Amino acid sequence: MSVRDLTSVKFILSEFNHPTLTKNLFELNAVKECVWFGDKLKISLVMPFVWRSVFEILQQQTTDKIIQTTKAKAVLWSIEYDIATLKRANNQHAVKNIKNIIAVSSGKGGVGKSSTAVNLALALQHEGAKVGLLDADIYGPSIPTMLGTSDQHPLTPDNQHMTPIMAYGLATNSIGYLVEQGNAMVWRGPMASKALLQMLYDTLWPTLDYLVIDMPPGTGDIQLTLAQSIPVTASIIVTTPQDIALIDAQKGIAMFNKVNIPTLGIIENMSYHICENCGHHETIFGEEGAKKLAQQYHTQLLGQIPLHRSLRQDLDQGKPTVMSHPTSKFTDIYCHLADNIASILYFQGKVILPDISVKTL
Ligand SMILES: Nc1ncnc2c1ncn2[C@@H]1O[C@H](COP(=O)(O)OP(=O)(O)OP(=O)(O)O)[C@@H](O)[C@H]1O
Repeated sequence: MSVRDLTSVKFILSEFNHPTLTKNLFELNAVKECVWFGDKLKISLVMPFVWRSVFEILQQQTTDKIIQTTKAKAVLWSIEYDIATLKRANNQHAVKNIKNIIAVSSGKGGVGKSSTAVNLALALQHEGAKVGLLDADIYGPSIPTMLGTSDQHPLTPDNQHMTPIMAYGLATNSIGYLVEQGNAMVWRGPMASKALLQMLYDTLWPTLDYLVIDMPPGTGDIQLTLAQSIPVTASIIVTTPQDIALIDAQKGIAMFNKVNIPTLGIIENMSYHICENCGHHETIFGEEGAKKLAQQYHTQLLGQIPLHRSLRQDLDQGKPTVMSHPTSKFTDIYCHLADNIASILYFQGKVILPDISVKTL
């Protein structure tokens, strides 16, 4: 084999296996460049979904092998994204500037849906995407507190549209920015749904790869109306491992099935408690509940988030863990979750051309 031969490099790359890949990197058309650059090798990828954490694993697992077989001085790795737009449920038209919408739901309140939505949105951004976050949790809009933006209000340049509030790079909107605390609680179903759809369609979103929507908890009329009216790509259900939460999570999956919205999978929050003194993992709310539920409903367990005081403290202080502790094990968990979700969204979906026709209210 000639020293300049790239066959072995391509073989090593094509052999790379990871749960986020159901095709190899060449079948995915992700290898943009694999060339000699003087005595170094240049490998550039373009991915259709976020993949930064797995890209690090790829480098760790293959760089030495590539250097050994090619005798290259070094490998110059790079990654870019061209995030795919995926077919929306029920063939709905797009919202202007938004490629994909992920609805984060829970059958029951208090399971950590908002905490998960906000850290997931930040993790998707950390992994390389342009991300927005819409707080549709009308009866308890907690996103402004979690992002430290409670005192901000969107501007309305033309008295109809709103400029999103930017927080840590995310474009956000929330009913919490618009009405006094507690006032939205008394809204009835149709009024609440209308307000939320207005926030979705009348916000001047910048170009976004993913908009994460923190849905109102529960499976009542308002949730059903919203699920049907929002051009969602897929939904995610957050639950805790307790039986009572799992029963409600089932109702959530059934609700999305009823309106033909694919459920991407289940996130188990407060999955286990990590002892702050000895690091012991304790499954205080039970074990394997979400995994069994996922199997029963032919969906998957997307990830497990531990119960830990620092996760709550960071949110209470208005700087979620992915921002306040970017190198922590918790951020790592959220980032792998983000890569996992983005890849499943891609492989389960159908790639379409972006924004041929957009919907307005
Ligand atoms: N994994 C976790 N570890 C520690 N605390 C957590 C975790 N997840 C959520 N919490 C805390 O639990 C509380 C409830 O979380 P959150 O507001 O996200 O729940 P929710 O399901 O969105 O509730 P709601 O019914 O109001 O929509 C918050 O104080 C949050 O900081």
